[in-house]
Amino acid sequence: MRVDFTKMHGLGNDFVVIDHRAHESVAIDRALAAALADRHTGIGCDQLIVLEAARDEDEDADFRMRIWNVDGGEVEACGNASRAVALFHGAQARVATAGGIIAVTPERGGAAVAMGKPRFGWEDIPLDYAMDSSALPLSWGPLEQPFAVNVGNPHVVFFVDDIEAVDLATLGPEIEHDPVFPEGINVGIASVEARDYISLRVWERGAGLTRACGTGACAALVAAAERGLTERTATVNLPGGRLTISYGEDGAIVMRGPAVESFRGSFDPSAFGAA
Ligand SMILES: N[C@H](CCC[C@H](N)C(=O)O)C(=O)O
Repeated sequence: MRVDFTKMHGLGNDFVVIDHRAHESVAIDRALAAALADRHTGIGCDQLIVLEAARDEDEDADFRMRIWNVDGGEVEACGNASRAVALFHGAQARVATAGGIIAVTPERGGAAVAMGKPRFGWEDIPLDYAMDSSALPLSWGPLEQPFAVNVGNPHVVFFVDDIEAVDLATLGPEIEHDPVFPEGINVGIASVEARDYISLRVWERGAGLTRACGTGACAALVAAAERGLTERTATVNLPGGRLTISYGEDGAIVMRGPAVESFRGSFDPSAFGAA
């Protein structure tokens, strides 16, 4: 038996997409997710994305999207994958995720995604104890006073003058695994270049340095707007390219950007130790 998949990416943040909405072709667990994502012995991706039929509790969603990082951990949100799923589905849809309901709309060359509203409470990030999430009184090497926000998944955003001067490969995992973040954290390093332009690099929880991070771009824009550093709509420039993020006066976040289908294929689950 073989399982069909579609390889996709958003600004180089790449995904293996498996469609289980009609039926489940293979049971996905941590081990299989990590094996499929492995760039040497598997198909290779930053995140495994599995589409499933909506559940009763999914508030009239059209279907559900589940997300596993390359380390095998299942997480709540993935901005770039949301655009890829819009392209894959080929029509507007309300999509249930563990981080909440999102609305995807295919557009020329990509998609628009209504990501929901950010949450700022220390328990919502979550943090290990009560703190002002708008400026955590913490530092890691030269990085200090980040803004913490949950945009479906947890992020901290540090504002610096030169994002290339930060040793994110060293500091990223140190911050990701700090016990102050009981569920881990995605780490953004941002520089505000203009009131409508942010440069950003992201160390992703469970995936490391990626070419782009959609939720990271949302977190960076929300943080910058909340600190009065930018307008409520800005271009976010990541290593893999640019996204446009808006943060409405009502708190609603909308992300726009490209999505690409790279190729389609199939695999034999038994080659990855799955039944
Ligand atoms: N590493 C993230 C999930 C993927 C987010 C990123 N790929 C995006 O586009 O939002 C987390 O553990 O929350």
